[in-house]
Amino acid sequence: KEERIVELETENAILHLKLAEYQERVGRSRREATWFYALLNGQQQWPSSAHPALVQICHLIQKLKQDVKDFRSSFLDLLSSCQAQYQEQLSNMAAAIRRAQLSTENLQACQSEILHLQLSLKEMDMRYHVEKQRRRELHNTLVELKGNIRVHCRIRPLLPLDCELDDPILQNGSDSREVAHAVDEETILVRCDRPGHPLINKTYNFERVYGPAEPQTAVFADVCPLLTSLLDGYNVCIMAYGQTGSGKSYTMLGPELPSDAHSDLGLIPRAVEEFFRLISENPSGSPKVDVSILEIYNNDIFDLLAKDSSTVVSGVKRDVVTTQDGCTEVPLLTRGAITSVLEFMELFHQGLRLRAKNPTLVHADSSRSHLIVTVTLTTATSLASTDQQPGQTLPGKRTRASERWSSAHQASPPGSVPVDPVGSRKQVWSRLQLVDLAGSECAGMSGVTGLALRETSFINRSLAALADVLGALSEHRGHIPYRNSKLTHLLQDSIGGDAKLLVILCVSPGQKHVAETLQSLGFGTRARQVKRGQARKKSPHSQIREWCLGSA
Ligand SMILES: Nc1ncnc2c1ncn2[C@@H]1O[C@H](COP(=O)(O)OP(=O)(O)OP(=O)(O)O)[C@@H](O)[C@H]1O
Repeated sequence: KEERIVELETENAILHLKLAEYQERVGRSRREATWFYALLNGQQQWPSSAHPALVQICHLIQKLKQDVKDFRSSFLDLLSSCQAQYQEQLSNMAAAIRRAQLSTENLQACQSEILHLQLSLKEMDMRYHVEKQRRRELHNTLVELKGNIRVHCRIRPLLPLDCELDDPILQNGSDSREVAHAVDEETILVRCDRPGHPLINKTYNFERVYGPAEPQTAVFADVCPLLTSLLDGYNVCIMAYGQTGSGKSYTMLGPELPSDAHSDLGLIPRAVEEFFRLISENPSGSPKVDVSILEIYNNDIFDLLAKDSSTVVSGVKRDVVTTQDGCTEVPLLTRGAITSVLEFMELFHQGLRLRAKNPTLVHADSSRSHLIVTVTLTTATSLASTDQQPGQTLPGKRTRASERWSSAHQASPPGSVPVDPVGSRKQVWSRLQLVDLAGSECAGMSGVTGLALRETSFINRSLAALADVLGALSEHRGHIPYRNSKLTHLLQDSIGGDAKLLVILCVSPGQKHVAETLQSLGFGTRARQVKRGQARKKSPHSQIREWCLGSA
Protein backbone atom coordinates (compact mmCIF):
# COMPACT_ATOMS: atom_id res chain seq x y z
CA LYS A 1 0.00 0.00 0.00
CA GLU A 2 2.76 2.46 0.85
CA GLU A 3 4.46 1.64 -2.37
CA ARG A 4 1.16 2.18 -4.11
CA ILE A 5 0.73 5.54 -2.40
CA VAL A 6 4.21 6.62 -3.48
CA GLU A 7 3.39 5.48 -6.97
CA LEU A 8 0.17 7.50 -7.02
CA GLU A 9 1.86 10.58 -5.52
CA THR A 10 4.41 10.42 -8.24
CA GLU A 11 1.72 10.09 -10.82
CA ASN A 12 -0.12 13.04 -9.25
CA ALA A 13 2.98 15.15 -9.36
CA ILE A 14 3.41 14.30 -13.03
CA LEU A 15 -0.16 15.27 -13.71
CA HIS A 16 0.26 18.54 -11.89
CA LEU A 17 3.23 19.26 -14.01
CA LYS A 18 1.26 18.46 -17.16
CA LEU A 19 -1.64 20.68 -16.00
CA ALA A 20 0.72 23.57 -15.37
CA GLU A 21 2.15 23.04 -18.84
CA TYR A 22 -1.33 23.05 -20.45
CA GLN A 23 -2.45 26.08 -18.49
CA GLU A 24 0.51 27.96 -19.73
CA ARG A 25 -0.27 26.89 -23.31
CA VAL A 26 -3.90 28.08 -22.96
CA GLY A 27 -2.73 31.44 -21.61
CA ARG A 28 -0.38 31.80 -24.52
CA SER A 29 -3.04 30.87 -27.08
CA ARG A 30 -5.47 33.33 -25.54
CA ARG A 31 -2.98 36.11 -25.77
CA GLU A 32 -2.23 35.21 -29.35
CA ALA A 33 -5.94 35.17 -30.24
CA THR A 34 -6.46 38.58 -28.63
CA TRP A 35 -3.54 39.87 -30.55
CA PHE A 36 -4.85 38.45 -33.83
CA TYR A 37 -8.25 39.82 -33.19
CA ALA A 38 -6.84 43.28 -32.59
CA LEU A 39 -4.76 42.84 -35.67
CA LEU A 40 -7.75 41.90 -37.76
CA ASN A 41 -9.71 44.85 -36.50
CA GLY A 42 -6.90 47.14 -37.41
CA GLN A 43 -6.10 47.94 -33.79
CA GLN A 44 -2.71 46.44 -34.16
CA GLN A 45 -0.06 46.87 -36.75
CA TRP A 46 1.11 43.78 -38.43
CA PRO A 47 4.62 43.07 -37.32
CA SER A 48 7.07 43.39 -40.08
CA SER A 49 7.99 39.81 -39.56
CA ALA A 50 4.43 38.61 -40.45
CA HIS A 51 3.97 36.51 -43.51
CA PRO A 52 3.01 38.73 -46.50
CA ALA A 53 0.36 36.28 -47.73
CA LEU A 54 -1.33 36.38 -44.35
CA VAL A 55 -1.31 40.16 -44.39
CA GLN A 56 -2.88 40.17 -47.84
CA ILE A 57 -5.60 37.73 -46.77
CA CYS A 58 -6.38 39.91 -43.79
CA HIS A 59 -6.71 42.94 -46.02
CA LEU A 60 -9.01 41.01 -48.34
CA ILE A 61 -11.13 39.88 -45.43
CA GLN A 62 -11.45 43.48 -44.24
CA LYS A 63 -12.50 44.62 -47.75
CA LEU A 64 -15.00 41.80 -48.05
CA LYS A 65 -16.48 42.70 -44.70
CA GLN A 66 -16.85 46.30 -45.85
CA ASP A 67 -18.46 45.14 -49.13
CA VAL A 68 -20.92 42.93 -47.28
CA LYS A 69 -21.81 45.89 -45.08
CA ASP A 70 -22.35 48.13 -48.09
CA PHE A 71 -24.33 45.46 -49.92
CA ARG A 72 -26.52 44.94 -46.89
CA SER A 73 -27.33 48.60 -46.56
CA SER A 74 -28.11 48.99 -50.30
CA PHE A 75 -30.18 45.80 -50.16
CA LEU A 76 -32.15 47.28 -47.29
CA ASP A 77 -32.67 50.50 -49.23
CA LEU A 78 -33.85 48.53 -52.27
CA LEU A 79 -36.14 46.43 -50.17
CA SER A 80 -37.80 49.46 -48.56
CA SER A 81 -38.27 51.17 -51.97
CA CYS A 82 -39.72 47.94 -53.43
CA GLN A 83 -42.06 47.71 -50.51
CA ALA A 84 -43.19 51.33 -51.06
CA GLN A 85 -43.71 50.70 -54.78
CA TYR A 86 -45.55 47.50 -54.08
CA GLN A 87 -47.88 49.35 -51.72
CA GLU A 88 -48.45 52.05 -54.32
CA GLN A 89 -49.21 49.49 -57.08
CA LEU A 90 -51.50 47.65 -54.73
CA SER A 91 -53.53 50.80 -54.06
CA ASN A 92 -53.54 51.58 -57.84
CA MET A 93 -54.90 48.12 -58.54
CA ALA A 94 -57.57 48.51 -55.90
CA ALA A 95 -58.64 51.83 -57.48
CA ALA A 96 -58.67 50.23 -60.98
CA ILE A 97 -60.79 47.35 -59.70
CA ARG A 98 -63.23 49.85 -58.18
CA ARG A 99 -63.38 51.73 -61.48
CA ALA A 100 -63.90 48.49 -63.44
CA GLN A 101 -66.71 47.55 -61.07
CA LEU A 102 -68.31 50.96 -61.67
CA SER A 103 -67.91 50.58 -65.46
CA THR A 104 -69.48 47.12 -65.34
CA GLU A 105 -72.39 48.53 -63.39
CA ASN A 106 -72.76 51.36 -65.95
CA LEU A 107 -72.52 48.86 -68.79
CA GLN A 108 -75.21 46.74 -67.24
CA ALA A 109 -77.39 49.82 -66.83
CA CYS A 110 -76.73 50.76 -70.47
CA GLN A 111 -77.50 47.23 -71.61
CA SER A 112 -80.81 47.21 -69.79
CA GLU A 113 -81.55 50.68 -71.22
CA ILE A 114 -80.73 49.42 -74.74
CA LEU A 115 -82.96 46.40 -74.15
CA HIS A 116 -85.68 48.74 -72.96
CA LEU A 117 -85.21 50.96 -76.02
CA GLN A 118 -85.23 47.96 -78.31
CA LEU A 119 -88.47 46.81 -76.76
CA SER A 120 -90.06 50.24 -77.10
CA LEU A 121 -88.73 50.45 -80.69
CA LYS A 122 -90.36 47.12 -81.46
CA GLU A 123 -93.53 48.34 -79.81
CA MET A 124 -93.38 51.58 -81.83
CA ASP A 125 -92.73 49.60 -84.98
CA MET A 126 -95.76 47.43 -84.28
CA ARG A 127 -97.84 50.51 -83.51
CA TYR A 128 -96.57 52.14 -86.70
CA HIS A 129 -97.68 49.14 -88.75
CA VAL A 130 -101.06 49.06 -87.04
CA GLU A 131 -101.43 52.82 -87.63
CA LYS A 132 -100.34 52.41 -91.23
CA GLN A 133 -102.91 49.70 -91.73
CA ARG A 134 -105.57 51.88 -90.07
CA ARG A 135 -104.52 54.86 -92.13
CA ARG A 136 -104.91 52.82 -95.29
CA GLU A 137 -108.30 51.61 -94.20
CA LEU A 138 -109.38 55.14 -93.20
CA HIS A 139 -108.04 56.57 -96.41
CA ASN A 140 -109.92 53.99 -98.44
CA THR A 141 -113.11 54.61 -96.46
CA LEU A 142 -112.65 58.35 -96.99
CA VAL A 143 -112.13 57.89 -100.69
CA GLU A 144 -115.15 55.56 -100.79
CA LEU A 145 -117.18 58.29 -99.06
CA LYS A 146 -115.92 61.14 -101.17
CA GLY A 147 -116.14 59.17 -104.38
CA ASN A 148 -113.47 57.88 -106.66
CA ILE A 149 -113.10 61.20 -108.37
CA ARG A 150 -111.72 64.11 -106.43
CA VAL A 151 -111.34 67.60 -107.77
CA HIS A 152 -108.83 70.19 -106.59
CA CYS A 153 -108.65 73.67 -108.05
CA ARG A 154 -105.49 75.79 -108.39
CA ILE A 155 -105.53 79.48 -109.19
CA ARG A 156 -102.23 80.55 -110.65
CA PRO A 157 -100.77 84.04 -109.98
CA LEU A 158 -101.73 86.89 -112.32
CA LEU A 159 -99.22 87.07 -115.20
CA PRO A 160 -98.68 89.66 -117.95
CA LEU A 161 -100.36 87.24 -120.39
CA ASP A 162 -103.62 87.72 -118.45
CA CYS A 163 -103.93 91.36 -119.51
CA GLU A 164 -104.81 92.88 -122.82
CA LEU A 165 -101.98 94.88 -124.39
CA ASP A 166 -104.10 97.99 -124.59
CA ASP A 167 -105.48 97.44 -121.13
CA PRO A 168 -105.39 100.74 -119.21
CA ILE A 169 -105.47 98.86 -115.94
CA LEU A 170 -102.32 96.95 -116.92
CA GLN A 171 -100.66 100.23 -117.68
CA ASN A 172 -101.61 101.46 -114.20
CA GLY A 173 -100.04 98.35 -112.74
CA SER A 174 -103.26 97.48 -110.95
CA ASP A 175 -104.26 93.87 -110.28
CA SER A 176 -107.99 94.60 -110.05
CA ARG A 177 -108.39 92.38 -113.11
CA GLU A 178 -108.25 89.31 -110.86
CA VAL A 179 -111.67 87.73 -110.97
CA ALA A 180 -110.95 84.31 -109.46
CA HIS A 181 -110.32 84.28 -105.70
CA ALA A 182 -109.76 81.47 -103.21
CA VAL A 183 -112.29 82.28 -100.48
CA ASP A 184 -111.15 79.42 -98.27
CA GLU A 185 -109.49 76.04 -98.69
CA GLU A 186 -112.56 74.61 -100.40
CA THR A 187 -114.24 77.54 -102.12
CA ILE A 188 -113.41 79.59 -105.18
CA LEU A 189 -115.28 82.78 -106.00
CA VAL A 190 -115.49 84.14 -109.53
CA ARG A 191 -116.64 87.74 -109.46
CA CYS A 192 -116.66 89.83 -112.60
CA ASP A 193 -118.37 93.18 -112.93
CA ARG A 194 -117.59 94.43 -116.41
CA PRO A 195 -119.53 97.39 -117.76
CA GLY A 196 -121.82 96.23 -120.52
CA HIS A 197 -121.65 92.59 -119.37
CA PRO A 198 -123.89 90.70 -116.98
CA LEU A 199 -122.51 90.50 -113.43
CA ILE A 200 -120.86 87.18 -112.64
CA ASN A 201 -120.74 86.25 -108.97
CA LYS A 202 -120.41 82.50 -108.52
CA THR A 203 -118.82 80.25 -105.96
CA TYR A 204 -117.71 76.67 -106.53
CA ASN A 205 -116.71 74.09 -103.96
CA PHE A 206 -114.04 71.49 -104.43
CA GLU A 207 -112.15 69.12 -102.15
CA ARG A 208 -109.35 71.68 -102.10
CA VAL A 209 -108.78 75.15 -103.55
CA TYR A 210 -105.25 76.58 -103.81
CA GLY A 211 -104.70 80.33 -103.95
CA PRO A 212 -102.08 81.93 -106.23
CA ALA A 213 -99.48 82.05 -103.47
CA GLU A 214 -99.67 78.36 -102.58
CA PRO A 215 -96.49 76.53 -103.56
CA GLN A 216 -96.00 73.22 -105.34
CA THR A 217 -95.35 71.53 -101.99
CA ALA A 218 -98.87 72.41 -100.77
CA VAL A 219 -100.44 70.87 -103.86
CA PHE A 220 -98.32 67.75 -103.52
CA ALA A 221 -99.05 67.38 -99.79
CA ASP A 222 -102.74 66.79 -100.62
CA VAL A 223 -101.93 64.40 -103.45
CA CYS A 224 -99.54 62.33 -101.37
CA PRO A 225 -102.14 60.20 -99.49
CA LEU A 226 -103.62 59.10 -102.79
CA LEU A 227 -100.33 57.46 -103.70
CA THR A 228 -100.62 54.97 -100.84
CA SER A 229 -103.65 53.52 -102.68
CA LEU A 230 -101.21 52.31 -105.30
CA LEU A 231 -99.63 49.98 -102.78
CA ASP A 232 -103.11 48.74 -101.97
CA GLY A 233 -103.42 47.69 -105.60
CA TYR A 234 -105.60 50.51 -106.94
CA ASN A 235 -104.96 52.35 -110.17
CA VAL A 236 -104.46 56.04 -109.53
CA CYS A 237 -104.69 58.83 -112.07
CA ILE A 238 -103.81 62.46 -111.47
CA MET A 239 -104.66 64.84 -114.29
CA ALA A 240 -104.36 68.58 -114.74
CA TYR A 241 -107.24 70.16 -116.62
CA GLY A 242 -107.66 73.78 -117.63
CA GLN A 243 -107.49 76.45 -120.20
CA THR A 244 -104.28 76.97 -122.14
CA GLY A 245 -101.75 78.90 -120.09
CA SER A 246 -103.57 78.23 -116.80
CA GLY A 247 -100.65 76.40 -115.15
CA LYS A 248 -101.24 72.70 -115.93
CA SER A 249 -97.69 71.97 -117.05
CA TYR A 250 -96.32 74.10 -114.20
CA THR A 251 -98.35 72.04 -111.73
CA MET A 252 -97.53 68.65 -113.25
CA LEU A 253 -93.97 69.12 -114.50
CA GLY A 254 -92.62 72.28 -112.86
CA PRO A 255 -91.48 75.59 -114.42
CA GLU A 256 -90.64 75.72 -118.13
CA LEU A 257 -87.09 76.87 -117.53
CA PRO A 258 -84.98 74.28 -115.71
CA SER A 259 -84.78 75.21 -112.05
CA ASP A 260 -82.45 73.80 -109.43
CA ALA A 261 -84.89 74.54 -106.63
CA HIS A 262 -86.51 71.36 -105.35
CA SER A 263 -89.46 73.48 -104.22
CA ASP A 264 -90.33 74.19 -107.90
CA LEU A 265 -90.63 70.52 -108.84
CA GLY A 266 -93.97 69.56 -110.28
CA LEU A 267 -96.29 66.75 -109.23
CA ILE A 268 -94.89 64.15 -111.61
CA PRO A 269 -91.31 64.02 -110.27
CA ARG A 270 -92.61 64.43 -106.71
CA ALA A 271 -95.13 61.60 -107.09
CA VAL A 272 -92.49 59.24 -108.49
CA GLU A 273 -90.10 60.20 -105.68
CA GLU A 274 -92.82 59.47 -103.10
CA PHE A 275 -93.73 56.28 -104.94
CA PHE A 276 -90.17 54.97 -104.54
CA ARG A 277 -90.15 56.07 -100.90
CA LEU A 278 -93.33 54.09 -100.24
CA ILE A 279 -91.87 51.04 -101.97
CA SER A 280 -88.69 51.26 -99.91
CA GLU A 281 -90.85 51.25 -96.76
CA ASN A 282 -92.41 47.99 -97.84
CA PRO A 283 -89.92 46.19 -100.09
CA SER A 284 -91.65 42.78 -99.77
CA GLY A 285 -92.83 41.15 -102.98
CA SER A 286 -89.74 42.22 -104.98
CA PRO A 287 -91.45 45.29 -106.43
CA LYS A 288 -90.59 46.19 -110.02
CA VAL A 289 -91.32 49.57 -111.50
CA ASP A 290 -91.49 50.56 -115.14
CA VAL A 291 -92.47 53.73 -116.90
CA SER A 292 -94.01 54.60 -120.24
CA ILE A 293 -94.50 58.08 -121.65
CA LEU A 294 -96.89 58.85 -124.47
CA GLU A 295 -98.71 61.82 -125.91
CA ILE A 296 -102.00 62.10 -127.72
CA TYR A 297 -101.59 64.58 -130.52
CA ASN A 298 -104.41 65.23 -132.98
CA ASN A 299 -106.12 62.09 -131.63
CA ASP A 300 -103.07 59.92 -132.41
CA ILE A 301 -101.01 58.18 -129.77
CA PHE A 302 -97.24 58.61 -129.86
CA ASP A 303 -94.80 56.55 -127.82
CA LEU A 304 -92.24 59.11 -126.61
CA LEU A 305 -89.77 56.51 -125.33
CA ALA A 306 -89.64 54.39 -128.50
CA LYS A 307 -86.22 54.32 -130.09
CA ASP A 308 -86.90 54.70 -133.79
CA SER A 309 -84.23 56.45 -135.82
CA SER A 310 -86.74 57.50 -138.48
CA THR A 311 -88.62 59.73 -136.02
CA VAL A 312 -86.25 62.16 -134.39
CA VAL A 313 -88.73 64.94 -133.70
CA SER A 314 -91.75 62.94 -132.54
CA GLY A 315 -92.54 59.62 -130.90
CA VAL A 316 -93.57 56.41 -132.65
CA LYS A 317 -97.26 56.06 -133.45
CA ARG A 318 -99.17 53.46 -131.43
CA ASP A 319 -102.78 52.46 -130.95
CA VAL A 320 -104.98 51.64 -127.99
CA VAL A 321 -106.96 48.38 -127.83
CA THR A 322 -109.33 46.77 -125.36
CA THR A 323 -108.23 43.31 -124.27
CA GLN A 324 -110.52 40.29 -123.80
CA ASP A 325 -110.83 41.01 -120.10
CA GLY A 326 -111.98 44.56 -120.81
CA CYS A 327 -108.76 46.40 -119.98
CA THR A 328 -107.11 48.96 -122.19
CA GLU A 329 -103.67 48.31 -123.57
CA VAL A 330 -101.26 49.98 -125.96
CA PRO A 331 -99.53 47.17 -127.87
CA LEU A 332 -95.75 47.57 -128.35
CA LEU A 333 -95.64 50.50 -125.94
CA THR A 334 -92.07 51.06 -124.67
CA ARG A 335 -91.68 50.48 -120.97
CA GLY A 336 -88.45 51.51 -119.28
CA ALA A 337 -87.57 49.64 -116.10
CA ILE A 338 -86.56 52.08 -113.36
CA THR A 339 -85.18 51.64 -109.87
CA SER A 340 -84.94 55.24 -108.72
CA VAL A 341 -86.37 58.69 -109.30
CA LEU A 342 -83.12 59.68 -111.04
CA GLU A 343 -83.56 56.96 -113.64
CA PHE A 344 -87.15 58.11 -114.04
CA MET A 345 -86.09 61.74 -114.59
CA GLU A 346 -83.69 60.67 -117.33
CA LEU A 347 -86.48 58.91 -119.26
CA PHE A 348 -88.92 61.71 -118.44
CA HIS A 349 -86.69 64.41 -119.96
CA GLN A 350 -86.01 62.15 -122.93
CA GLY A 351 -89.78 61.83 -123.53
CA LEU A 352 -90.53 65.53 -122.95
CA ARG A 353 -88.07 66.58 -125.65
CA LEU A 354 -90.42 65.02 -128.24
CA ARG A 355 -93.66 66.54 -126.93
CA ALA A 356 -95.56 68.71 -129.42
CA LYS A 357 -95.53 72.43 -128.56
CA ASN A 358 -96.62 75.54 -130.43
CA PRO A 359 -96.94 79.21 -129.47
CA THR A 360 -100.43 80.75 -129.30
CA LEU A 361 -101.52 84.29 -128.53
CA VAL A 362 -102.45 83.20 -125.01
CA HIS A 363 -99.39 81.10 -124.23
CA ALA A 364 -96.03 81.28 -125.96
CA ASP A 365 -95.03 77.75 -124.90
CA SER A 366 -98.36 75.99 -125.31
CA SER A 367 -98.46 72.18 -125.15
CA ARG A 368 -100.48 70.90 -128.08
CA SER A 369 -100.85 67.34 -126.84
CA HIS A 370 -102.07 65.38 -123.84
CA LEU A 371 -99.04 63.95 -122.02
CA ILE A 372 -99.57 60.67 -120.16
CA VAL A 373 -96.84 59.30 -117.92
CA THR A 374 -97.64 55.81 -116.65
CA VAL A 375 -95.70 54.26 -113.80
CA THR A 376 -96.51 50.59 -113.25
CA LEU A 377 -95.70 48.73 -110.06
CA THR A 378 -95.53 44.95 -110.21
CA THR A 379 -95.25 43.01 -106.98
CA ALA A 380 -95.29 39.31 -106.30
CA THR A 381 -97.28 38.08 -103.31
CA SER A 382 -97.23 34.63 -101.84
CA LEU A 383 -100.45 32.67 -102.40
CA ALA A 384 -100.26 31.39 -98.84
CA SER A 385 -99.99 34.89 -97.43
CA THR A 386 -103.02 36.06 -95.52
CA ASP A 387 -101.76 39.60 -94.92
CA GLN A 388 -103.32 42.38 -96.85
CA GLN A 389 -100.64 42.87 -99.44
CA PRO A 390 -100.75 45.48 -102.17
CA GLY A 391 -103.31 44.54 -104.73
CA GLN A 392 -104.41 41.40 -102.98
CA THR A 393 -107.99 40.18 -103.19
CA LEU A 394 -109.78 40.50 -99.92
CA PRO A 395 -112.65 38.22 -98.96
CA GLY A 396 -115.91 40.00 -99.53
CA LYS A 397 -114.34 42.65 -101.74
CA ARG A 398 -114.53 42.72 -105.47
CA THR A 399 -111.47 41.76 -107.44
CA ARG A 400 -109.52 44.78 -108.48
CA ALA A 401 -108.78 45.41 -112.10
CA SER A 402 -105.11 45.33 -111.30
CA GLU A 403 -104.96 41.70 -110.22
CA ARG A 404 -103.36 39.31 -112.62
CA TRP A 405 -102.13 35.80 -112.33
CA SER A 406 -98.75 35.09 -113.77
CA SER A 407 -95.96 32.59 -113.40
CA ALA A 408 -93.22 33.47 -110.96
CA HIS A 409 -90.88 34.52 -113.75
CA GLN A 410 -93.07 36.31 -116.23
CA ALA A 411 -94.01 39.91 -115.59
CA SER A 412 -97.49 40.40 -116.91
CA PRO A 413 -97.98 43.85 -118.39
CA PRO A 414 -101.13 45.72 -117.43
CA GLY A 415 -104.02 44.46 -119.46
CA SER A 416 -102.39 41.19 -120.45
CA VAL A 417 -104.24 37.86 -120.38
CA PRO A 418 -103.83 36.21 -116.96
CA VAL A 419 -101.45 33.28 -116.84
CA ASP A 420 -102.35 30.18 -114.84
CA PRO A 421 -100.77 30.24 -111.37
CA VAL A 422 -98.44 27.28 -111.79
CA GLY A 423 -95.87 28.92 -109.52
CA SER A 424 -96.55 29.67 -105.91
CA ARG A 425 -96.47 33.44 -106.42
CA LYS A 426 -99.12 35.80 -107.68
CA GLN A 427 -98.09 38.96 -109.51
CA VAL A 428 -100.17 42.04 -108.95
CA TRP A 429 -99.72 45.41 -110.49
CA SER A 430 -101.03 48.86 -109.93
CA ARG A 431 -100.72 51.82 -112.20
CA LEU A 432 -100.08 55.49 -111.58
CA GLN A 433 -101.04 57.70 -114.48
CA LEU A 434 -99.97 61.31 -114.47
CA VAL A 435 -101.66 63.36 -117.15
CA ASP A 436 -100.87 66.87 -118.34
CA LEU A 437 -103.82 67.58 -120.59
CA ALA A 438 -103.53 69.98 -123.49
CA GLY A 439 -105.25 73.27 -122.71
CA SER A 440 -108.84 73.82 -123.67
CA GLU A 441 -108.98 76.99 -125.69
CA CYS A 442 -111.19 79.32 -127.60
CA ALA A 443 -109.75 79.60 -131.12
CA GLY A 444 -110.66 83.30 -131.30
CA MET A 445 -108.82 84.01 -128.07
CA SER A 446 -105.68 82.01 -128.83
CA GLY A 447 -105.52 83.42 -132.36
CA VAL A 448 -104.60 80.10 -133.95
CA THR A 449 -104.98 79.33 -137.63
CA GLY A 450 -104.06 76.57 -140.04
CA LEU A 451 -102.31 73.58 -138.45
CA ALA A 452 -102.64 75.04 -134.95
CA LEU A 453 -106.39 75.50 -135.48
CA ARG A 454 -106.62 71.82 -136.40
CA GLU A 455 -104.71 70.98 -133.21
CA THR A 456 -107.09 73.17 -131.19
CA SER A 457 -110.06 71.39 -132.72
CA PHE A 458 -108.64 67.95 -131.76
CA ILE A 459 -107.79 69.16 -128.26
CA ASN A 460 -111.25 70.58 -127.65
CA ARG A 461 -112.93 67.49 -129.09
CA SER A 462 -110.98 65.12 -126.84
CA LEU A 463 -111.69 67.29 -123.79
CA ALA A 464 -115.37 67.32 -124.69
CA ALA A 465 -115.20 63.51 -124.95
CA LEU A 466 -113.68 63.47 -121.46
CA ALA A 467 -116.53 65.62 -120.17
CA ASP A 468 -119.04 63.28 -121.86
CA VAL A 469 -117.50 60.26 -120.15
CA LEU A 470 -117.58 61.95 -116.75
CA GLY A 471 -121.15 63.04 -117.42
CA ALA A 472 -122.17 59.49 -118.36
CA LEU A 473 -120.45 58.11 -115.27
CA SER A 474 -122.13 60.64 -112.96
CA GLU A 475 -125.51 59.74 -114.43
CA HIS A 476 -124.80 56.01 -114.19
CA ARG A 477 -125.62 55.54 -117.83
CA GLY A 478 -125.45 52.02 -119.25
CA HIS A 479 -123.06 53.06 -121.96
CA ILE A 480 -120.02 55.13 -121.19
CA PRO A 481 -118.61 56.59 -124.42
CA TYR A 482 -114.96 55.85 -123.67
CA ARG A 483 -114.15 55.10 -127.28
CA ASN A 484 -115.21 58.49 -128.62
CA SER A 485 -111.64 59.67 -128.31
CA LYS A 486 -108.21 58.12 -127.87
CA LEU A 487 -107.83 60.09 -124.63
CA THR A 488 -110.85 58.57 -122.89
CA HIS A 489 -110.19 55.14 -124.37
CA LEU A 490 -106.64 55.20 -123.04
CA LEU A 491 -107.69 56.48 -119.60
CA GLN A 492 -110.68 54.12 -119.33
CA ASP A 493 -109.12 52.01 -116.54
CA SER A 494 -108.20 55.12 -114.56
CA ILE A 495 -111.50 56.96 -114.87
CA GLY A 496 -113.93 54.10 -114.45
CA GLY A 497 -114.00 51.02 -112.24
CA ASP A 498 -112.55 51.43 -108.78
CA ALA A 499 -109.58 53.48 -109.92
CA LYS A 500 -108.94 56.71 -108.07
CA LEU A 501 -108.90 59.86 -110.12
CA LEU A 502 -107.76 63.29 -109.02
CA VAL A 503 -108.50 66.18 -111.34
CA ILE A 504 -106.55 69.35 -110.69
CA LEU A 505 -108.41 72.21 -112.28
CA CYS A 506 -105.98 74.96 -113.22
CA VAL A 507 -107.48 78.41 -113.69
CA SER A 508 -106.14 81.81 -114.62
CA PRO A 509 -107.24 84.58 -112.28
CA GLY A 510 -107.53 87.23 -115.00
CA GLN A 511 -110.75 88.79 -116.18
CA LYS A 512 -109.69 88.17 -119.77
CA HIS A 513 -110.08 84.39 -119.23
CA VAL A 514 -113.27 84.43 -117.17
CA ALA A 515 -115.28 82.44 -119.72
CA GLU A 516 -112.66 79.64 -119.83
CA THR A 517 -112.36 79.75 -116.06
CA LEU A 518 -116.12 79.25 -115.68
CA GLN A 519 -116.00 76.44 -118.23
CA SER A 520 -113.18 74.69 -116.31
CA LEU A 521 -115.00 75.10 -113.00
CA GLY A 522 -118.16 73.70 -114.60
CA PHE A 523 -116.15 70.70 -115.79
CA GLY A 524 -114.75 70.18 -112.28
CA THR A 525 -118.20 70.44 -110.72
CA ARG A 526 -119.52 67.76 -113.03
CA ALA A 527 -116.51 65.55 -112.41
CA ARG A 528 -117.15 65.77 -108.66
CA GLN A 529 -120.57 64.27 -109.12
CA VAL A 530 -119.07 60.97 -110.29
CA LYS A 531 -119.30 59.17 -106.97
CA ARG A 532 -119.63 55.46 -106.95
CA GLY A 533 -123.09 54.37 -105.81
CA GLN A 534 -124.32 57.82 -104.85
CA ALA A 535 -124.87 59.75 -108.04
CA ARG A 536 -127.68 62.21 -107.73
CA LYS A 537 -130.63 61.79 -110.05
CA LYS A 538 -131.08 65.14 -111.64
CA SER A 539 -134.00 66.66 -113.42
CA PRO A 540 -133.59 66.97 -117.22
CA HIS A 541 -133.79 70.73 -116.78
CA SER A 542 -130.90 70.93 -114.36
CA GLN A 543 -128.91 68.59 -116.62
CA ILE A 544 -129.42 70.92 -119.57
CA ARG A 545 -128.53 73.95 -117.46
CA GLU A 546 -125.30 72.32 -116.29
CA TRP A 547 -124.33 71.23 -119.75
CA CYS A 548 -124.91 74.74 -121.01
CA LEU A 549 -122.75 76.09 -118.24
CA GLY A 550 -120.05 73.57 -119.04
CA SER A 551 -119.92 74.57 -122.67
CA ALA A 552 -120.29 78.30 -122.02
N1 LIG B 1 -98.52 78.58 -109.69
C1 LIG B 1 -97.72 79.26 -110.55
N2 LIG B 1 -96.77 80.06 -110.07
C2 LIG B 1 -95.97 80.75 -110.93
N3 LIG B 1 -96.05 80.69 -112.27
C3 LIG B 1 -96.97 79.90 -112.80
C4 LIG B 1 -97.86 79.14 -111.97
N4 LIG B 1 -98.69 78.45 -112.77
C5 LIG B 1 -98.32 78.76 -114.03
N5 LIG B 1 -97.30 79.62 -114.04
C6 LIG B 1 -96.68 80.19 -115.24
O1 LIG B 1 -97.70 80.44 -116.16
C7 LIG B 1 -97.29 80.14 -117.48
C8 LIG B 1 -98.24 79.15 -118.12
O2 LIG B 1 -98.22 77.98 -117.38
P1 LIG B 1 -98.22 76.52 -118.05
O3 LIG B 1 -97.21 76.39 -119.12
O4 LIG B 1 -98.11 75.56 -116.96
O5 LIG B 1 -99.65 76.52 -118.69
P2 LIG B 1 -100.46 75.31 -119.33
O6 LIG B 1 -101.78 75.29 -118.70
O7 LIG B 1 -99.66 74.07 -119.28
O8 LIG B 1 -100.58 75.80 -120.83
P3 LIG B 1 -100.77 74.90 -122.16
O9 LIG B 1 -101.98 74.11 -121.99
O10 LIG B 1 -100.89 75.93 -123.23
O11 LIG B 1 -99.54 74.10 -122.29
C9 LIG B 1 -95.88 79.62 -117.39
O12 LIG B 1 -94.98 80.65 -117.66
C10 LIG B 1 -95.76 79.20 -115.94
O13 LIG B 1 -94.43 79.28 -115.48
